[in-house]
Amino acid sequence: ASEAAQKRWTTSDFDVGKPLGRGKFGHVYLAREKRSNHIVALKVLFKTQLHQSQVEHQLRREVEIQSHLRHPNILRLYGYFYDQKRVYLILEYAARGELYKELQKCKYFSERRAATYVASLARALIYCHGKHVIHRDIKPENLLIGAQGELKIADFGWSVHTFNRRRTMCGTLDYLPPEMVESVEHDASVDIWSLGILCYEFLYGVPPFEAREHSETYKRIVQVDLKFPPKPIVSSYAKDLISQMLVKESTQRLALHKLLEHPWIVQSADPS
Ligand SMILES: COc1ccc(C(=O)Nc2ccccc2)cc1NC(=O)CCSc1ncnc(N)c1Br
Repeated sequence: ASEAAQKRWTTSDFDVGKPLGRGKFGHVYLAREKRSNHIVALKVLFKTQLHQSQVEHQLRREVEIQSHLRHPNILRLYGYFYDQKRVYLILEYAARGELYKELQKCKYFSERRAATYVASLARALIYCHGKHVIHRDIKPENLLIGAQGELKIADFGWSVHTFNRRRTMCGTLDYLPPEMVESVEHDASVDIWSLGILCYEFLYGVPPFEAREHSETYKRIVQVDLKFPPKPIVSSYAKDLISQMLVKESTQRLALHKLLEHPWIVQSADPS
């Protein structure tokens, strides 16, 4: 394993800089490892909060999973350490920050940018599924942008290494597929559904089943009440791809490797 994986790190190994963001369990800071001058993101989690939310085991599992994942579109977890009160995660720093802020700023993305992001996420998910890791929780809040504009899945702690796993209903329902809102068994095809939701949101600026009330969103998801607004104008290839991913029967969803051969992706995505 690399030196980073074995060394016992402490806070004195880092110059800690500006805060990058605030997650549910703690703050993230820009930091520089003193010996190598390597810039990282240092996530500080409070043990009391982890304990109260009973997620220590989940964190241990996540650290274990992430230590085996190496993919250009998955944010690296280089290592971790802890002191009396806190757990520190040493993360890859994504130089162009949070995708959802970019989406808010541009309202929606061009087809080329959306297709490029969808293709890179599909490749990252193919890689994860190959390692029996599912549900990398790919909503915009969990996506970052690297120095070259490439997308990075930065899990905020809800991915696990099993199938038929339970997932607490945290945050928005928008991304959950029918089988999850109906809390039946689910498998890697949940990620295809979420990627379809994400693709729609990249192109229209809002997720497809958004509604004022949770109960309304729930109904629209299980009915797959998919509508394409007249504005912004979106190609029929893009709509065709989304329609093949947002299918209620999980076995009928377009497979990720088929997605990469879809004309919209082939025609619109930047070659990786
Ligand atoms: C591999 O990325 C992670 C892996 C694990 C966890 C995590 O908290 N797991 C966890 C926490 C509690 C319980 C169970 C699991 C979190 C992340 N990632 C993050 O939190 C992203 C921090 S924000 C940021 N990061 C880099 N560059 C930027 N420009 C920014 Br802004």
